[in-house]
This record gives sequence, C-alpha cells and structure tokens, in this order.
Amino acid sequence: MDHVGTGAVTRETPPVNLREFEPAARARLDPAHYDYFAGGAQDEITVAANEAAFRRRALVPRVLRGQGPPRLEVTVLGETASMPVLLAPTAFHRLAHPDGEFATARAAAEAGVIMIAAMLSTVTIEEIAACGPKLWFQLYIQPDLGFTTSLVRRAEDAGCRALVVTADSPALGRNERGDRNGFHDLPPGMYCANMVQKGRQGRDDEVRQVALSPDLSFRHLDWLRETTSLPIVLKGVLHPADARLAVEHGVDAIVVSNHGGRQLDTVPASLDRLPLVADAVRGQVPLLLDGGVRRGTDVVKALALGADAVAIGRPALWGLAVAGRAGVERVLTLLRNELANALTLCGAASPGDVTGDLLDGIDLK
Ligand SMILES: Cc1cc2nc3c(=O)[nH]c(=O)nc-3n(C[C@H](O)[C@H](O)[C@H](O)COP(=O)(O)O)c2cc1C
Ligand SMILES: O=C(O)C(=O)c1ccccc1
Repeated sequence: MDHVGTGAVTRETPPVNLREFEPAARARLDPAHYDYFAGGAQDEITVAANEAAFRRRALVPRVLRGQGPPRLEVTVLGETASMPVLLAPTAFHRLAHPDGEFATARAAAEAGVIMIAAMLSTVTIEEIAACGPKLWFQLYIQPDLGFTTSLVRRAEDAGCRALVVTADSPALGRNERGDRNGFHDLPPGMYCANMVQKGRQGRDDEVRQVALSPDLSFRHLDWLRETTSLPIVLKGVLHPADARLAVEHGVDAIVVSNHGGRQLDTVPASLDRLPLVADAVRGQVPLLLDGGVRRGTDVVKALALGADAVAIGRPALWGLAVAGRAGVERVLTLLRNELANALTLCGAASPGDVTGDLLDGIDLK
C-alpha cells in the first residue's frame, strides 16, 4: 500500500502472518481503542503466557505417510466448518472498523468458518446473521432472566446454531490500560446494538447496561438448558472439576479459555490447561480452545492436546482494523494456509488425524 502524504511516499509491506497484523492495526487505531483490544488484566501475565505456551511445545512430525494434501473441514456440534478455527466472540467491532461486525461476518461467510457473535456487538445479531456466516451467539447470562430469554429467542430466530455462555466473567477484569486512557465508554453513535430497549410511551430508546454478575451459578445453566433446545457451549473453563460439572449439567461443548488474559490475571495459559480438561471430559463433549493461537502450528498443537477446534480473538480484530472485511479474510486465509502446511509437514491427513504423539514433553525454551 502506498500512502502519499506531504510529498513523501511510504511503502508498507502487507502482513505475511497473523502477528504482523498487530502493528499494522495499531498504526490505524485510536491508541485507547488499540489498548482496549490488545490489553489484558493487570500485569498481563496471562496474556503473555497464552502465546508462550505454544512456543514452548515441540512438534514431532511423522514422515513418508503418503497422505496427500490434508482436508481441513471439521464438524462441530453438527455444523461443518472449512477449518477447525472459529472466530472467538469479541465485543465492539465498530471500534476497529466502521463496518464493524458486518465486515467480520462477511469474511466468516466467505471463509466458511463459524463466527461466534458477541452479545456486546455494535450491530445487531439479526444484521450479523443476514451476512450469511455459520453463526453461534455468545451470551452473558443477565440477572434479568426475562431479558436473557428475549436475547436467546432473538439468537434462535436469527439462525444461531449454538449458545456460547461465558463463565469466566462474574466481574469485569481489571484492565489498567483502560484506566490510564480513561476509556470506559463507547464513542457517541456507537452502542451495544443487542441491548437496545424500545422506549415506552413515546420515550427515547434506551441501551441496557450489561451486568456481569457474581451471582451466576450452574443453576443458571440448568435454567438455560430448560429454556432453549440449542446446544450450549460453556466458555472459560480452566479447572477439570468445572469441566466435569459442565458435562453433568448437560453442556454440549466446552471452550478452554482464560478470555485472552483479560479476566483473572496470573491464571495459566489455556493450552497448558487443555490436557487436564481433556482428561476430565474423556471425549464426552467436544473441546475448543482459545488464547494465543497465532500460527498453523499452534492449531496443530491444540488438536494434539485434545481440542477439536480453536478460536482466534485479537488476530481477527487486527485484520478488521487494517482492511475491514478483506483484512479478516486475509487473516483467515493466512491461518488456513499455515494449518494446511503444518498438517502436511506432520504427515497428518486431516485435523482428526492429529494425535498426541505429535507432541513431545520437551520444553523448547
Ligand atoms: C477486545 C476483546 C473483546 C472480547 N470480548 C469478549 C466478549 O464480549 N465475550 C467473551 O466471551 N469473550 C470476549 N473476549 C475473549 C475472546 O472471546 C477470546 O477468549 C480471546 O480473545 C482469545 O484470545 P486471543 O485474543 O489471544 O485469540 C474478548 C477478547 C478481546 C481481545
Ligand atoms: O472486553 C472484554 O473482554 C469483554 O468481554 C467485555 C465485557 C464487558 C463489557 C465489554 C467487553
């Protein structure tokens, strides 16, 4: 891309991998908005741990398996996806690009990946659905169960194929970048589109505040189980005992996640918790993982440790900030090509062909 300014032409080389999208996005974003996306809780120890956990693991490829080019498609909860990579739910896409979730959803549709739409999106779930992606809906169960039910019905009616209940947020994580920047509200004209309530008796519409409630318990999950026939995915599990409870309470899938290091700081990397959760669940429900996935080899490592698929959060936001829909598509294409290459080099025919013996116990660093 050439930028002609005051006579000088600066040439920017397009990102060739997911990590390179971050500085490119940073250059385009309001610094406070960049910090909102990039940041995590407090010392951001867990943010760093997520990527470091992938770096430490070593892959041990098999040779001469004659598998041909790998097939990347997977089926998760009855939904086929073009690769075992989903878009993790992230709030406020219009902060990254004026097209917001429209752009993300069109990119997901084009790429054939499942988009998990955030409840706190800046366009409505109906508008996202109209872009045609395979769609799941992320839900913060609200103490107002009537309102929660109305959100669930809207997600169902819009064609969402699963509800992703975020469990790791009984309170907001402490993001000090936000404190420093004084970033606590969306800019004028931007709001949580799913939270709009019609004003009664001629009054203005109101935007409901999201409640992250410490009162939430597995009883709320039982309530939700009775309320909807959609599959329920529990997001934000790190403890094997919680994974077992989730299965007992009828959850259909689990996302091993620490919310990208944005909730409780100093929790372990998601990848490092995956084997324990996989052990606890023993294949009873599919497992997803998010946090720090930046490379095709990272996807392979997560699959080897027991995940059925992974999700990416920030990389899609960086792609969105850099070039809207095309940027998200580019991020997905790069990751797809890397995954195909990594599977080929491992001698694996498909994501399902990735087994634990492709990893050894050696710490690379
Ligand atoms: C800017 C941002 C906003 C997020 N918003 C939500 C959200 O509204 N709901 C939720 O369940 N997770 C949310 N997450 C967490 C992601 O779903 C995911 O767990 C995390 O980003 C994965 O880590 P990664 O960014 O390293 O890929 C958010 C993450 C980021 C970076
Ligand atoms: O930023 C987040 O990670 C997130 O999940 C959230 C929660 C509440 C309000 C806005 C975003």
